[in-house]
Amino acid sequence: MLEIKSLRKTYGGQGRTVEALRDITLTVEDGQFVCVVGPSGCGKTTLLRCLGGLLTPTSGEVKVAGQTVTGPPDGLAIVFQEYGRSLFPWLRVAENIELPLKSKGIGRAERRKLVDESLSAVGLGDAGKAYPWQLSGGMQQRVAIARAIAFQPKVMLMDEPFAAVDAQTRADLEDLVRTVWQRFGMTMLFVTHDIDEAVYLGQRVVVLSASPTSVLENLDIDLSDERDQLKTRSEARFVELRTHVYARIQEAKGVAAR
Ligand SMILES: Nc1ncnc2c1ncn2[C@@H]1O[C@H](COP(=O)(O)OP(=O)(O)OP(=O)(O)O)[C@@H](O)[C@H]1O
Repeated sequence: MLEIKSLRKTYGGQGRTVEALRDITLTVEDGQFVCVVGPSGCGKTTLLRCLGGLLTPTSGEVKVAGQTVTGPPDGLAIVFQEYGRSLFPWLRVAENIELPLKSKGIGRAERRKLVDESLSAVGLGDAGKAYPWQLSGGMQQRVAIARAIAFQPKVMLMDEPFAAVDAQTRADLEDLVRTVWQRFGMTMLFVTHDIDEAVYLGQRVVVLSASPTSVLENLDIDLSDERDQLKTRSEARFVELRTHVYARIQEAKGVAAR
């Protein structure tokens, strides 16, 4: 379970103070798929970094599996937007996936098994010997997802992971993430600026306000668990939900008030 209580994060230094998060309170139950959307610059990445133990909150509390986060928590994996910078170009795909497993102290035979399983889970069963730069952008992001899966995380954080891939690849990767989540049952927190993507993927969508940032809405996505790019997106309820989220974000940006 993820528990965020009255989280505030202020960046300081060089005479400039930025209050990225004012007051965030949010709980994600074990095994839930929650998407976070909000206006640009409202602190979505900052929120994920606090959860991942990469940033220290200014005040408030962040807990993963009952433990207060003070550094990267056990059993938590993050997939970033910039796959090009998160994979090591001098290591083959299989070696990239294996590296965090080595630091976890997993033996060689088990590592090999996890690498093979995770690559086939993302449809890249034959790419282990390639170098990342020999693969397309979408394939590299699949490798980043495979690396996260191989780590067998209980919690997976994804920070706009498909922002840099083309629309068709993006749809494939969205379905891949749903499949992986259903198969492995991890808790998923997925940050995106794409409202349709958030409603399509999540069981819940958390809408953040513009800065000073707080939670504007925590919306239950009452669509069937079986999502389909064509069918789901054309359902009346999907359209209602995405229109509602869009309106809330416009409101958050102050457009509705103008
Ligand atoms: N290291 C930093 N130092 C100072 N200010 C920062 C730092 N990182 C982020 N900020 C500021 O904090 C605020 C929130 O940034 P953050 O990247 O978390 O927002 P975001 O919602 O993820 O943005 P986007 O939707 O544009 O990706 C912004 O005003 C940003 O300029």
